[in-house]
Amino acid sequence: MSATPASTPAIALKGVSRRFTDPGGGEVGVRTTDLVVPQGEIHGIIGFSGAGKSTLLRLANLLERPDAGEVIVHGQNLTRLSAAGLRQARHRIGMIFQHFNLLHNQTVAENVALPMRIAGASPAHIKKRVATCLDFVGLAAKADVYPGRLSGGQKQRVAIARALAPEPHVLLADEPTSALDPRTTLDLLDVLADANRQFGVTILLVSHEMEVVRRLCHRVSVMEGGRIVEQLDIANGAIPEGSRLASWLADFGAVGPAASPSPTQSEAAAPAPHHFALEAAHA
Ligand SMILES: Nc1ncnc2c1ncn2[C@@H]1O[C@H](COP(=O)(O)OP(=O)(O)OP(=O)(O)O)[C@@H](O)[C@H]1O
Repeated sequence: MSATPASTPAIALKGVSRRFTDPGGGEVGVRTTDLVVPQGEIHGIIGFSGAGKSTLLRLANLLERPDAGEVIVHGQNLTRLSAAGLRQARHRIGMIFQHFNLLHNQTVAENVALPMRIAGASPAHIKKRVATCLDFVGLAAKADVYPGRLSGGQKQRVAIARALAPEPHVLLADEPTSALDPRTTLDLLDVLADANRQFGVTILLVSHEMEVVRRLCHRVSVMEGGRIVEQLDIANGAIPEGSRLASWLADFGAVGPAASPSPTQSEAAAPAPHHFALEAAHA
C-alpha cells in the first residue's frame, strides 16, 4: 500500500503526554508513554474508564496535541508538520467513532465521498472508491439512502467505508462497537479484520470490551492511570497467564459473551451483554 519500508512502524508514539486537570485539581490524561505499532498489526488498547485510552488514540492523529513527545505515522513526524502538512497527513489516517459521526443530510455515498472531496480527489476517482468501499462493507445497494434510514451496524459500516476510501495507512477506532448489540459487533469485527487482511491497513482500536480485543487484535496495550502498564501478544486469542490483564479478569469477572446474541436485540441497546465486567466493577 505504501512506499514506506516494511520495517517502519505504522505508528510510533515516543514519550507522549497529554495532561488535563480534573475538577479536584488532580492530573489526568496520558502520562509519558511510548507505543510502537508495526505495519499491518491490529493493536488494542484496553483499560478501566478514565485510564487514558481515547486520549492516547487521539494523540495518534493529533486530534489531541501532545504536551511533550513525538507522534510518527508511517515515518512522518506529525508533531513537526505545518497545519497544511498535518491536514495532508491525516488523509492517510482514517478514524471511526462509537457514534459513527455521519452527516445526516448527506446520502451514504456522499458521506463516503466526503474525505476524498476534501482532499481534492477527481470525481472519477471518488466515484470508483465510493463504489469499491461500499461494496466492501456490503452496502452498495444503500448508496443513495440517508443515514437516518440505516441500522446502527449499517451506519458503522458506512463510517468504515468512509474511513477506508482515501486508502489510509492507519485506521483509528474509538470504541467502534460499543453502541452495537453482540451479533452486530461480531459482524463489524469481521469487517475490520477483512479490511486489515485485504488492504493491509494497520488498526489501533480502543475498547473496554475484552471480547472485542481478544477476537480482533494481534496485540494489546493495557492502560492504567494514563500509562501503558503492559503489552501482550494475544494473536492466538489467549490472555497470557500471570499477566496483569489476566489477574484483572480473575478479580473482576469472566471474559466473553455472557449470552447468545439475539437477532431481535436493538442495536442501540447499551450496555451489550458481553460488555466486559471490568467496567461495571470499576464504576
Ligand atoms: N478535553 C479534556 N479536558 C479535560 N479532561 C479530559 C479531556 N479529555 C480527557 N480528559 C480526562 O482525561 C482522563 C482520560 O480520559 P480518556 O477519555 O482518555 O479515558 P478512557 O480510558 O478513554 O476512558 P473511557 O473508557 O471512560 O472513555 C479522564 O479523566 C478524562 O476525564
